[in-house]
Amino acid sequence: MRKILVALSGGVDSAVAALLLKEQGYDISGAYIRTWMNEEMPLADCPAQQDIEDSRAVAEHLGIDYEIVNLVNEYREHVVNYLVEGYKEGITPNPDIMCNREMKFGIFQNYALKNGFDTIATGHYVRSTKNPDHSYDLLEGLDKNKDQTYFLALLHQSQIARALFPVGELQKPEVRELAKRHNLPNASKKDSQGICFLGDMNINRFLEHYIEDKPGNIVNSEGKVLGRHRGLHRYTTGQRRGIGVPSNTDNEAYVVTKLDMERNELVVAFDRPDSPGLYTSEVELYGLSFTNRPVTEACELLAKPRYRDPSQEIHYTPTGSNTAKVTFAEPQRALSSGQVLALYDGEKLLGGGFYR
Ligand SMILES: Nc1ncnc2c1ncn2[C@@H]1O[C@H](COP(=O)(O)OP(=O)(O)OP(=O)(O)O)[C@@H](O)[C@H]1O
Repeated sequence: MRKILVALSGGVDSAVAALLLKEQGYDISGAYIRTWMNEEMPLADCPAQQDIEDSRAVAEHLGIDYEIVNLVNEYREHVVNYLVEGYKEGITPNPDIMCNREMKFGIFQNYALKNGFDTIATGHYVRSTKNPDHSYDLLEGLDKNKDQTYFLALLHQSQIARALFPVGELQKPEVRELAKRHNLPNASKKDSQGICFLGDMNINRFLEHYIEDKPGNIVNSEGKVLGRHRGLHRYTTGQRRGIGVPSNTDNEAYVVTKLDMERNELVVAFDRPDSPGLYTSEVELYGLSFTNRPVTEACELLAKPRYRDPSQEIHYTPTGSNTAKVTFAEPQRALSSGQVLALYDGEKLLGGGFYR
């Protein structure tokens, strides 16, 4: 019989994932992943202790083994460093995507395999299908509102082949209903922030601990100085709030269009479709990775520029082994370097890459 280690966050989705696998007769255990963030971060109002108690209570209720897997150091190395270094370089990192590839489906999955498990399971809203050639594909979760394929865009085939996603076939209300019907102790718990978030802490407050402020000018696209900024790491392309430059007399707000690292300047423009640098039709991708076979020919695909964005039609042209050029049918607002474009064929996730 297959032995499965279920990643239990303390939230409802992973609890129901465990419940479903247990009902299907698998030999399962539960594990909570302890990360640096929820241990050492003095600023965060972090619910880690509660999550540990909740995940333990779920395991007890289901009558399965439970352990806490301590990945504090690995989290600091793979996720926190990536986050801090990314902001220092002027890109907008995506810690959730990195956390999935490096932590949950990296170190945690390896830990499970080494300890006699055949596969891991999580409460992600995605579906995995096996192809006739025995490879696996990831499809969007049936609940389109909860679909989390975007966050798994950089997983490799071997990681997907050893993972199960039992709630991907369900709608969120059905998951809650199942949790209530089976009296899971966390049935009414509100959706968790999981392993990869900073709790209620503001990202700027977090970064203040790692990156020194380096004030510079705020300029428009003609180079006219409009004000001062405290440090470019505090801003993201597309940001409107907290720029600190008053609107013009027509109450038009400013939006960040570029972080100019060389000149240490924050470039802003009025939030209009024709403002230079705000909308883009063409991007270059680097660090491309594919969930199954790589896309090696130019073709039309769908892509999600951000987690909550609707799918966009793109023309995709490979330019190297892990680089490509992408042309959007509709211009996209405020894409930031370092963010991830997830590639799809219909509802099948193909992979993803970073905006240059
Ligand atoms: N600290 C953790 N320990 C173990 N597994 C975790 C942890 N955080 C997240 N996971 C796993 O990753 C999945 C997706 O995490 P995410 O943070 O997106 O939470 P979610 O979709 O709200 O799910 P849940 O309701 O289970 O928390 C979870 O369902 C769980 O399987």
